[in-house]
Amino acid sequence: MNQPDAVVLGVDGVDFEREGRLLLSGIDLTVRRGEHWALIGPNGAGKTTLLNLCGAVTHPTRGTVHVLGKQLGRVDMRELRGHIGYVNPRHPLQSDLTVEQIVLTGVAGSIELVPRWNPSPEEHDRARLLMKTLGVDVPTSPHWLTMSQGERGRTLIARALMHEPPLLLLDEPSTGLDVAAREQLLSTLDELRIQHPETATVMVTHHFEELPRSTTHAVLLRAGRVLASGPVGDVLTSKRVSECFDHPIRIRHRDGRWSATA
Ligand SMILES: Nc1ncnc2c1ncn2[C@@H]1O[C@H](COP(=O)(O)OP(=O)(O)OP(=O)(O)O)[C@@H](O)[C@H]1O
Repeated sequence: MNQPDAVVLGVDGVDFEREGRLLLSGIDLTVRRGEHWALIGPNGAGKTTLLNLCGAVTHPTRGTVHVLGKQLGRVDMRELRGHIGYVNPRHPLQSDLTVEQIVLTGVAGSIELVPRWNPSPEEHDRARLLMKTLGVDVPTSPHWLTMSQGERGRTLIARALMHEPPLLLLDEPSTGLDVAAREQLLSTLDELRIQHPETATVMVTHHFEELPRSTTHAVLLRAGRVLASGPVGDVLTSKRVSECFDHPIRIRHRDGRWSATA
C-alpha cells in the first residue's frame, strides 16, 4: 500500500446471488488511491449491491473482493468496516441525536452512541471542524428526527470522515438537496479531495449533473454487468450511456461538469 498506484479496492470476477437471482455477474473493478469513481446505471442495475460489497457489508457469491488489502471472507468484516467511510442514505439511526453526536459516532463506526464512551477533546475538535467544512455547524443544531434530508446527508459525510478513511463510499449523496445545497456539496467534495489526495471514493449517482469536477473514473452498470469502465472521459460518452440506459441520451462535458439530455 506504499506505492502511489496502490490498489484500495479490487473486485475480481464477482457474482452475487440472492433468492435465486443473479444480481451481479462477472464484475471486475480496480480502484486505486486518489481515484474518484462514479458508479452509474439504471434503477435496479445493481449499484447499491456493488457498493455494499465494496463497503464490506456483504460477501460475493463467487469471485474475490479485496478492500484495503484484505480479502472479504478472510477478515473480520466489522473491523474492516471501521476503516471505510460509507455514506448510506438509509442510515438506520433510531435515537434523536444531535449533529455533533452523530458525527462522533464515526469514531467507532457505530450507528448509535457507544454507551459509557467519552470523546477526547481532539475528537470533539475534529467533529466540529468537519461540521464546519460540511456546513452543519449551525448554532441551533437540529436533531436527527427533525433534520432535513440535506442536513442528514451532510452530517453523514462529516461522520464518515471522522477517521480519515482511505476509502469513502457515497450512495447518492445529493438526493433531496436543493440546487444551491447540491452545488455546495459538490464543491465540498472537490475541496476534500484536494485536502486528502490519497483518499479514494466511489459515488453512486443517478444524475450526471451531480458528478463532482474531481471525478476521475466511471463505471456503467447495466442489469448486473459492467458495460464500460475506465477514465471518466472514455466511459461517459453519448453512445455508451445511451446503451446503458437503453434510451438515446446526449452527454455533455463543459467546464468540468457533466450533463445529460434525452
Ligand atoms: N437482498 C435482496 N434479495 C433479492 N433481491 C435483491 C436484494 N437486494 C437487492 N435486490 C434486487 O437487486 C436488484 C439490484 O438492486 P440495487 O439496489 O443494487 O440496484 P440499484 O442499481 O442501486 O437501483 P436504484 O437505482 O433503483 O437504487 C434489484 O432488482 C433489487 O430488487
